[in-house]
Amino acid sequence: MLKIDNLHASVAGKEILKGLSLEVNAGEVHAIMGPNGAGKSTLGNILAGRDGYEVTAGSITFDGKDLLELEPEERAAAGVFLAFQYPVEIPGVNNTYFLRAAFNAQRKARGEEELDSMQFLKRVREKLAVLHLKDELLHRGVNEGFSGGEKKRNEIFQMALLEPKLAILDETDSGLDIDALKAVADGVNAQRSPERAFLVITHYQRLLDYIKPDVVHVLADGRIVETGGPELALELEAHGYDWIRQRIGPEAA
Ligand SMILES: Nc1ncnc2c1ncn2[C@@H]1O[C@H](COP(=O)(O)OP(=O)(O)OP(=O)(O)O)[C@@H](O)[C@H]1O
Repeated sequence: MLKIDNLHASVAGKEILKGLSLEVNAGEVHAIMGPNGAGKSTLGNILAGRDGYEVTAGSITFDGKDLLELEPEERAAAGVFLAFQYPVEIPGVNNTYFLRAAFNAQRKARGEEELDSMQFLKRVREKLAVLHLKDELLHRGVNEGFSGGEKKRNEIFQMALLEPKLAILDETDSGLDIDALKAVADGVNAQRSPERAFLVITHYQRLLDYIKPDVVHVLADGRIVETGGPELALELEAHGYDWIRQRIGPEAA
């Protein structure tokens, strides 16, 4: 589904990704771990098409298409979703209205019929139940005055509504209390399917107790330096990144 080959990318003239390669098949959950500043968010942002990143070499193929050729909204319509590390507030824009506009824009781009407010509300109710999101949050401005955990749940709620093919979660677990962590994990697990893939960026093995990854990667200094199964996350938790540096050489991590 997703093939990233030798990706090099810069932000503000500084090279951040330095030959990153990664392949994700439909139905798989891949966790990406790595030290601060390694380029994890940069990777997520580049996949979603966020401004300010310059790809200087390499390629990204998604569902057979050249992803880098697509505008951010075309990527979204093709099924790419990014849950932000720091969800933005859009004061004055009603959350439900925003979600329906995003949902229908994607349907329209795919040549599907748009849902009216009643049909959309029915869908909202189904998804709300899974995430245990308070009804009241639907009627406020997008993320306006939401607590950190409510913002993260709202991101997963958006994901559940949009039903992307590739969902990228950028530290969705940071700042969550244990109930919110479980609710977010339930939301993700409910979405797992043979047609859908997840890239889960996290610092904590704890999340991976609830969302069981098929593959764990370590991203360090702009490249994937180690790939393994769920046991790799446990080893990182036990030994830290120095352990990886010793294994792969100090210049690489
Ligand atoms: N707009 C920017 N201008 C300058 N440098 C930037 C910009 N955005 C990102 N960077 C730099 O790129 C590097 C990688 O950042 P990125 O956010 O991708 O790391 P990360 O692996 O997600 O880190 P963390 O675990 O701390 O979230 C960092 O050194 C960061 O300071």
